[in-house]
Amino acid sequence: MGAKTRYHRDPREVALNLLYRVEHKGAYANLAVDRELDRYEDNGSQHALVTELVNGTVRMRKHLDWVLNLFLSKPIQKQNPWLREILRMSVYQLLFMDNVPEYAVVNEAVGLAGRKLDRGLSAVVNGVLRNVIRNRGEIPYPDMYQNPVEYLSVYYSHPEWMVARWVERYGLKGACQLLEHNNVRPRVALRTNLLKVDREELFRSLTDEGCRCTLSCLTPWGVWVEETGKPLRKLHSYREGWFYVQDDASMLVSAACAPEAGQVVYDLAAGVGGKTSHLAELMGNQGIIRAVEILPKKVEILKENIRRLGITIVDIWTGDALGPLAPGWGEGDVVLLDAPCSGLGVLRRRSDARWRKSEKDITVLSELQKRLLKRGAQLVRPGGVLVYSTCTLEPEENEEVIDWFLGEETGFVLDDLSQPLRFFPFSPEDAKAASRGMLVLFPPRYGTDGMFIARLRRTR
Ligand SMILES: C[S@@+](CC[C@H](N)C(=O)[O-])C[C@H]1O[C@@H](n2cnc3c(N)ncnc32)[C@H](O)[C@@H]1O
Repeated sequence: MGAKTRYHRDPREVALNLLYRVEHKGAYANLAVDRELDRYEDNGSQHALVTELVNGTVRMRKHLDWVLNLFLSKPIQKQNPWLREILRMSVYQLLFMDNVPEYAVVNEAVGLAGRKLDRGLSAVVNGVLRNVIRNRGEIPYPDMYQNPVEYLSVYYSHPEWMVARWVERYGLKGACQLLEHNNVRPRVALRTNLLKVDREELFRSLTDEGCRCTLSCLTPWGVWVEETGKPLRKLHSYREGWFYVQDDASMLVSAACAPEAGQVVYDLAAGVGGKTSHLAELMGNQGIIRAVEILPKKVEILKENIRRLGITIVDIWTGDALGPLAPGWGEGDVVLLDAPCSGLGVLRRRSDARWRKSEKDITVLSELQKRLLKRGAQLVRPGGVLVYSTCTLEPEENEEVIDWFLGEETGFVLDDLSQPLRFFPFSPEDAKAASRGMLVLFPPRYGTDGMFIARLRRTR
C-alpha cells in the first residue's frame, strides 16, 4: 500500500459514509472501518472516534430507531437513507457517549445534513435532535412488565427472537447480563507463544513498548491489554511472533484437547489457525497437525500466522472436511472440530452480527455440525480423543449435537474436561459440568466470549 493520507477529513463524515455503506450497501462494519482507516495516517483519537461512531450506531440501531420514531412524523425506516444515518449517529452520541457536548452533536449533524441533504431535511435534523435532548430523561420504552422481551430487545438493541430464547433459558436476570455483555467493547486478550517466550517476558516487552496490560487470571497464557501506544501489529513482540490475539475462552478449546508432543492431531475446521497454532504450541512444535479449511483465503492467513509464530508441524488441506482428505491421512490421536456455528456467543465482537443472523441459521448449522462431527469421529484412533467446540450458546448446536452423536455412535463416551482445564477458575456448577465432559462458558460469568466444549473418547 502507498503513502497514507494525513487525516484531514471530518471523522463524523467518514463515519457517516461508512454507516451508509454498512446499512445500505451490505458492507461488514468491522471490515469497512478497518479498510477505510487503513488509508489514513494513524491518529489514535480520530480513529477511535470513527470506530466508536460506526460500531456503536450499528449495534444500538434498534434502540436508536425506537427513540427517533417518538419524534419523527414518518417512521425512521421510511426516511431518506442519509437522514436516517445522520439521525442515528447523532442520537447515539447523545444517549451513549458522555464526552461529546450536546451543542456539538447538533451543530455537526446540521452541518452534515447541509452537505448531504436539502435545507428542509437539515431543519428536520435540527428539530428532532433538540427534541431528543429536551426529552432524554423521560423516553417511554416498551413496558418492562407487560412485555419484557420487547422491552429488552429495544433497550439492549437485539433481535426479539434472540432475546426470547435467552429469557426462556437464563431468566430475566441472566438474559439482561448477557445482553449487556454483548454491548460492551471486548477486552483484548493475547495468547503467549510459549515456543518463543514466557508470559512474563511478553508482559515486559509489551510494557516497554507503552502498552498497559495485566496477566490474565483465567489461563496460563493470557495477557490482557487495556491500552496500546500503537496498533498491535506494529509491536516488536507481534513481529517476533511472541503472541496471538485470542480470547481466553478460545484458549480453553486447544487446552481441552490436551495434545502431546509427537502425536498426530487433526484440526478439521482450522480457519485462520487460532486453535491450530495453540495446539502446536502445546505440543512443543513436535508431532503432526493436519489442518483442514474449506476457504482458500483463510488458509493464506493461516499460513502467515503459523510462519510468524515459528510453527513448522502443520500440514494443510484446503477443501471440504466432508470430502476426501490428503492421501495417507489416516487416524489421529486427537481430532478437534471447532465447528462453523451461529456465533451467538461472540456478538460483542462484531457490531452488525446480531442483525445478520436468523433463527433458521441455527437449524441449518446444526445439521452441518452433525455431519462434520461424524466425519471427525472416523478419524479418531481407538482410545483417541474427539473435541467438539462452538462459539455459540444455543443448545441445538451444542448439547443436542453431542446427544445425537452419542445416540448414533456407540464407540464414544464423554471424557472429563476438568483435568485438562484444571487451571481455570470454574464456578462450582461449571466445574461439575466440565468433569462430565461438556461445558458452556456463559460470557458474563468470566467476561469471556461464549463457548461450548465437549470432550469425547473413543473406547473401541
Ligand atoms: C469456527 S471457525 C474456525 C475457527 C478456527 N478454529 C480458529 O480458531 O481460528 C469454522 C471454520 O470452518 C470452516 N468450514 C466450514 N465448513 C467447512 C467444511 N465443510 N470443511 C472444512 N472447513 C469448513 C469455515 O470456513 C471456518 O473457517
